Amino acid sequence: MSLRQQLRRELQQRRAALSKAQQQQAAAQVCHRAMAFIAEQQPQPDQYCGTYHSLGGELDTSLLIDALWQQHMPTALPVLHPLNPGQLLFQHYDPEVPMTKNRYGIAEPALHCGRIIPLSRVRFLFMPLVGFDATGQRLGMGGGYYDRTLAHWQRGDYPDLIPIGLAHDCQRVDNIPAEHWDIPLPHIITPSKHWIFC
Ligand SMILES: Nc1nc2c(c(=O)[nH]1)N(C=O)[C@@H](CNc1ccc(C(=O)N[C@@H](CCC(=O)O)C(=O)O)cc1)CN2
Ligand SMILES: Nc1ncnc2c1ncn2[C@@H]1O[C@H](COP(=O)(O)OP(=O)(O)OP(=O)(O)O)[C@@H](O)[C@H]1O
Repeated sequence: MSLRQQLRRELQQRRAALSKAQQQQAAAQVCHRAMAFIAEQQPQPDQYCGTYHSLGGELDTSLLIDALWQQHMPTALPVLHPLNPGQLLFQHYDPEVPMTKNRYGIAEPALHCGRIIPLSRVRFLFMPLVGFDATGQRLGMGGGYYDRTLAHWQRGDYPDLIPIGLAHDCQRVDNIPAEHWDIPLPHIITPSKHWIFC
């Protein structure tokens, strides 16, 4: 097993050991910090917030999604690209949108071309992570999906986009062995802190 895979396992176990009450408290604190950051940035009313549907011990985004909807912030979720393996599409998400499960068992909006939201319309992109380090380097589930999305952002294709990792405090480690494709996140929000790396 590679060092990254070993670290992924260890951090997933750490996250899974959190109690339901700890998970709920963490989700509420992160939601509060994230909404405060959004308000501070003063997005345009038509700018989207990309988020994710939590899986396993990932920082639960259901409170955040409710808060975004309450604030009438247009919201999008990732959809695995049906033609380009490893790429994500982002699709409009509201309570009426028909949902399906992707190959990993994660709920995603059923593919609908008219509801695809280009990243140029997304202001905040909240992303899950398994681990992060002192420089904002991120370790994900190992599919490279968000790495590819971040590569477009780093090239400057989406100047308004702010990528933000969401995590539990126990997901922080001193150093993630980075690969050449890894792109550090400019923001990571945990229950105890908003980390800024830019
Ligand atoms: N909630 C959530 N949604 C997300 C992601 C995520 O990490 N979390 N993704 C972020 O990219 C994308 C899906 N990526 C995923 C990549 C791998 C696995 C997975 O289950 N992997 C296997 C190990 C595979 C292997 O060994 O190579 C596993 O963990 O058991 C799941 C999702 C898009 N949506
Ligand atoms: N920009 C990219 N272009 C093409 N392939 C990439 C890119 N970024 C990562 N990959 C590929 O994706 C695979 C998985 O990468 P990695 O282990 O870093 O995923 P991850 O960051 O843990 O997962 P995710 O981003 O989906 O949460 C690697 O084999 C890598 O070659």
